[in-house]
Parts: sequence; structure tokens; C-alpha cells
Amino acid sequence: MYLKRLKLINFRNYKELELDLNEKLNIFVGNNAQGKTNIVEAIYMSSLGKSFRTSKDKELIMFNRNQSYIKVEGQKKYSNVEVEIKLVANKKKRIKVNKLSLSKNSEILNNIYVVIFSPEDLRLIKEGPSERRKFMDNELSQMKPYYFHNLNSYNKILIQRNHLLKNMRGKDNEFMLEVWDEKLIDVGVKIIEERARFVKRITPLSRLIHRKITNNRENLEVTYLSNIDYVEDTNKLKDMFKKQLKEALKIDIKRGTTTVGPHRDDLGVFIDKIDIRSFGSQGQQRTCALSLKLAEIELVKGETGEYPVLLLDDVMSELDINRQNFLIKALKDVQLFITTTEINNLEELNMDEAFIFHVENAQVNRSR
Ligand SMILES: Nc1ncnc2c1ncn2[C@@H]1O[C@H](COP(=O)(O)OP(=O)(O)OP(=O)(O)O)[C@@H](O)[C@H]1O
Repeated sequence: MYLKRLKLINFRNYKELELDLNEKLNIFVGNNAQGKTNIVEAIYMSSLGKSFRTSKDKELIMFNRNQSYIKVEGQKKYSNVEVEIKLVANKKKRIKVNKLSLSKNSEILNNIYVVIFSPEDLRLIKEGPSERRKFMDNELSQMKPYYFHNLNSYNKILIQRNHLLKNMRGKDNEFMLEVWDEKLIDVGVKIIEERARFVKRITPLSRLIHRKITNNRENLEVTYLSNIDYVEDTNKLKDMFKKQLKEALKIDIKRGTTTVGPHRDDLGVFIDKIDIRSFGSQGQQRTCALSLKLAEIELVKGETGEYPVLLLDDVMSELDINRQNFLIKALKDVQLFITTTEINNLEELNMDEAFIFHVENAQVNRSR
């Protein structure tokens, strides 16, 4: 799919902005703090209904204003799609898809598909497990709205269970946990099963891409490190979760928190059996992150029939010329949005068809 038009009112530092977009390549160039990432952020919002930079919608509304509006129009293989988001200070955001108001904001998912690649993503392998869980969760949420729903439910149940655990010390009321355990297991198992499927699909895709980037020198293996000992049978998995919760009960009460469950999952990333999270060079870790991100694009295509649009926020200058080269070649079918402070760094891009937007203090001017 590709995006055709973007409109912003009182969004971040944009009082009013309307842009026609290029089907293939859009480059936003400008100095720091001018408003480049704000544009990418608005596009991301139109896909997932939330920002990748803040969980506080209020921060997205222009200073000293109380409302903000985003409209993104896109073209899919067989249909148009239009997403509108209205943010009002201290109120729930309102979202329309193709002019119809959504009763639940999670219904925004599965309309516009984006994959974002930022400098933080390059650190995906190096950082802690929460970043890798986020990697799985964001993609799964976008492709499968019920996953997003389950994840939210799981987190709410977890908060309740932890609250109860904190108030249990010294009391004989363990039976009160039973109802929360049952709910936690029920939703948790659905999350585990989806993540296991996700990793199974992304493994061969990322391995293939990684081989190409490294000229067949490295063999990438991605594994799902489920915190609950994974078994394919749903009922057995539930039993396992139950058993592990029971075994951890004393520790959980002592610590006042739930120590087992998918909120403790991780991804294992190995090259020729070596754990890259701990032993990879910085270059290897970056290449693995790149392979995973590119695999994600293929996965979205496989699941939805549409290529997602790719948001490359400040990332090109962090890649060496070989990796830039590979990225550009691999992405010829994908609409790109690139933010950069220096256009001369983008030597490998075919600028013939590109739209180049110069961003200065929230003023956007197209030079071609
Ligand atoms: N709610 C808001 N209202 C008005 N201005 C805002 C708001 N939030 C952020 N800004 C302004 O937006 C600008 C930052 O924009 P953005 O993050 O898009 O920068 P950028 O051009 O991508 O810079 P860099 O190259 O450093 O990443 C800052 O000047 C900041 O003050």
C-alpha cells in the first residue's frame, strides 16, 4: 500500500500542514528539532492509533491549543483508506476510518500498515528483553487486532494480580489469587501461542535476508524464549503456566509481583549458535536488527497481502554504505518516508522520482 495525502492541524509544531505524497520515496530534510519526526509520528499514529514516542496523547497537541487533527489518505490494492484522528485535551481520542466513527479505537488496526525503523530499532538486539517483546507485540497488534486486545487484557489482569500479591504478605488468603490466575492463564496462553507462531514465521525470512546481507557468511537463528515452557498443545500449555505460577507463588508473594508469564518473554538471536545479544559485535547486532526489520515487512505482506509503508526515522546515517545499499535494493516495492539532516548522505537512493521536502520550523517546502 502507499499513502497519498497527509493533513495535520495543531499537531506538535504544525499549525496547519497539507502534503501530497510520492508513491515511492519521500525525503524530509532539515536541521534538528524542525518537525521531521513529527510528520513520521503522525503517519505512525494513523496505523496504530498511538505514538511511538509517548503514551500521553496530550503531548501531541500543539502547545496552548486543546485540539489536534490528523488525516491520512492511502491506497491499498483494491480500495482507498482514509484515517482521521481527533485529539482533544483530557478526552478520549476520536477516530474515523473511511468517515465512520470507531466504537473502539483498537478498530483502527488493520487499515494502514507501517513498519518503523529508527536508531532505537538498531539497538533491538543489544537492549533488554522488553524491546524485543515490543518488536513482537507491535507487529502482531497491527496484523491481528485481537492480539492487541488480548495484550491489553493481560496487562490489566497482571496489574490486579500484582496488587493482590502486594497485599497478601502475612495473610492466609492465597485462594483469592485463583480467579486472577485463571484469567491470566487464559489470556496469557493466547499471547504465547501467537508469539510462537510469529517467531516461527519470521525465522526463515530473517535468515534468508541475513544471508544476503552477509554474502552467505552468517547463519541467523531467531528463537522464541517463552518464559512458560512452551508446548504446542493449548491445554498442556495452560497446565504448564498453572504449574509455574504455583511454583513461583512464594517468591511472587515475597516480591509482590508476578515473576512468570509472557510479560517475561524474550527473543533469542544467534549467529552460528553464538548468542548475539551478549557476544555479538555492534556491527553484527545492527545487521541482525536490520534483517529482523526487513523480515517484518515481508511478514506483513504475507499476512495482509499489502506491503506496509516504511518509516526510516534518522536511520540512514547510522548504517554503513553496504547496509544502506542492501536496504534500498530490498525495498523497491515499499513506499519510503525518510527523515535526515543531510541529503547528501543518501547517495544510494534513486532520487529521480522522489519528493524532497525541506523542513524548517514547521514550514515544509517541496523542492522537487
Ligand atoms: N506539542 C507540541 N507543540 C508545539 N511544538 C512541539 C510540540 N511537541 C514538540 N514540538 C516541537 O517540535 C520540534 C521537534 O520536532 P521533531 O521531533 O519532528 O524534530 P526533528 O526535525 O525530527 O529533529 P531531529 O533531527 O533532531 O530528530 C521541537 O521544536 C519541539 O519543540
